[in-house]
Amino acid sequence: MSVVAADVSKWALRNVSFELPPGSVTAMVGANGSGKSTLLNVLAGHLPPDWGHSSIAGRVAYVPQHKPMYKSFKVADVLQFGRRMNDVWDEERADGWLTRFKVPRRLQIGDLSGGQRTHVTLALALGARPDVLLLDEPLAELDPLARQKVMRELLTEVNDNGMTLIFSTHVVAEIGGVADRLLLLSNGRLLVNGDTDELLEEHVLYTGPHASKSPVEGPVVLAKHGKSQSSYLVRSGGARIDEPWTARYVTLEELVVAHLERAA
Ligand SMILES: Nc1ncnc2c1ncn2[C@@H]1O[C@H](COP(=O)(O)OP(=O)(O)OP(=O)(O)O)[C@@H](O)[C@H]1O
Repeated sequence: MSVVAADVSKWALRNVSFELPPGSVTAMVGANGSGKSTLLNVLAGHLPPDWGHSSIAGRVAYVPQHKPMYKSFKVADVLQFGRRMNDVWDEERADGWLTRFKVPRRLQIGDLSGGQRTHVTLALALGARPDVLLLDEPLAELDPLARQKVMRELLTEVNDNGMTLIFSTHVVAEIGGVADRLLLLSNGRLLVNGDTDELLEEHVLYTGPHASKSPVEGPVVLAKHGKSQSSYLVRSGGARIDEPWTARYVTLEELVVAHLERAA
């Protein structure tokens, strides 16, 4: 069963096709201009695809990268706006978020820090009780501690309410242990789409003597050669190898960087 399904082309996006199960947490990663914001806009229904279609089952909330809000509104006014604009509104949930992140209700949006503005938009989005929450670089303006805390709180929302979360990010080091699915975009194409644990089990880095051919079966993601040594990142499914070759699993960050390097 899927709660999000897409098979779309739009501007730079080319035949991007995937489905996501309910309650999943998906990290959308890709170089600048690879199409992340475009895809989130299409999923949110803000941009019609040039080709294909996308669908989301249930209520959707979307927080764009630039977090558009009236600068003259006070934080409390934004909550009131949320209450009036949404058919379903959970004041406790929105208010609770602002309290947890100590956002002053009396200040105007224009006087808040970038991180505080992020919290207001997240409170507004969560107050609408979305089944699917789309976030475009939600962590960008947050300090390292706040990033961890926001991700923890969002995962609690996913676990407690069955919400499905899709967020774009450039901070790949921070998606390990958070995202259970990865969508990796490059130049508008979907390079990788899968369960993060399965992807990590499939990809193995083999290092050994200089060799012009991969030492194991399977698609080679990236090969690097030094004077006397070669290394191959292969989607080998964990195939074993004899000495003098060594094999190790890679981190999610290494996996992402290798795919992007290959596509560059
Ligand atoms: N209105 C538009 N008309 C045509 N092309 C557009 C339009 N808006 C964006 N694009 C192009 O679509 C491509 C993807 O842009 P998008 O903003 O989706 O990338 P992104 O992955 O979110 O980038 P970043 O990481 O820098 O935020 C870019 O090449 C961009 O120039």
